[in-house]
Amino acid sequence: MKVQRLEVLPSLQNMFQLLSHCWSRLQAIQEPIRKVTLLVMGLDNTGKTSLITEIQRVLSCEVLPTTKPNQTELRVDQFEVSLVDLSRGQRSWGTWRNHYGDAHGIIFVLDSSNVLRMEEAKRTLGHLLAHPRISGKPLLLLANKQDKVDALLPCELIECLSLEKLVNENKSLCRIEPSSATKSLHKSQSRTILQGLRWLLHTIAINYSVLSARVQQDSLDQKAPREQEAPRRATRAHSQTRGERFAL
Ligand SMILES: Nc1nc2c(ncn2[C@@H]2O[C@H](COP(=O)(O)OP(=O)(O)OP(=O)(O)O)[C@@H](O)[C@H]2O)c(=O)[nH]1
Ligand SMILES: [Mg+2]
Repeated sequence: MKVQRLEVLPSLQNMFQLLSHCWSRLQAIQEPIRKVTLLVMGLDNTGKTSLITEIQRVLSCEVLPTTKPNQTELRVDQFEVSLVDLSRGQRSWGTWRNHYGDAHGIIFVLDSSNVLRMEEAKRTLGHLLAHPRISGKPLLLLANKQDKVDALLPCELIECLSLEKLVNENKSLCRIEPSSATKSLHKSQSRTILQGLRWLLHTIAINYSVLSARVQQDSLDQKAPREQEAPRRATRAHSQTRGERFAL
């Protein structure tokens, strides 16, 4: 009897494992592909573009073709992700603001070694999170340049930026991950970047239908003033021409 039970149990176990494996594969196939737009922001020179390149390198087989400049399309798990690289070099809040409505979430990149600009980063992050088209959307902070000797640790950055207060005020879910966008570094550095990215995507997924409806509405609202501006600009141009004609 005992021998028989010993033979039956492993085969039952195998069958159970096989069934649960099939079930999770089936679930993954059935899950819809979700389109997600993430804005990659931060002060200039913090490593935004380098981090996007690093993500592309690590997920090389998952990069999708794109025609838009400053935009990278990736397939991560069941998500089609657009990473929009918003360079602070453009030095224009207007340019940034034109993208807020499209975002499901934010990746904010910090240069952890630049203590002198931490106050500026705090102010920028504060303005960003308080914006009506951003407030409440999930935020991933990448504490970049951790390879530098003078880099602040994530726990020190939380203090410096008064992060807890900031995210609570704006009801944004937040996670901070250490990162380094230097290719020569150990694999564990890219692991934390991908870990953070996956957290952000799964946080978005939990609330996907609500967030998507908001993105749809915000994107429309964002375009509306520009469309209203167009006839006004045309009238201005027209009256200017008339003015010029009168002056002649
Ligand atoms: N040591 C170190 N250097 C980094 C790291 N990430 C980026 N850099 C360097 O920092 C500089 C700026 O990096 P970028 O990726 O161009 O920064 P950015 O935020 O895209 O800059 P803008 O587009 O001008 O806003 C480059 O010289 C990078 O090589 C990092 O993790 N560690
Ligand atoms: Mg850049």
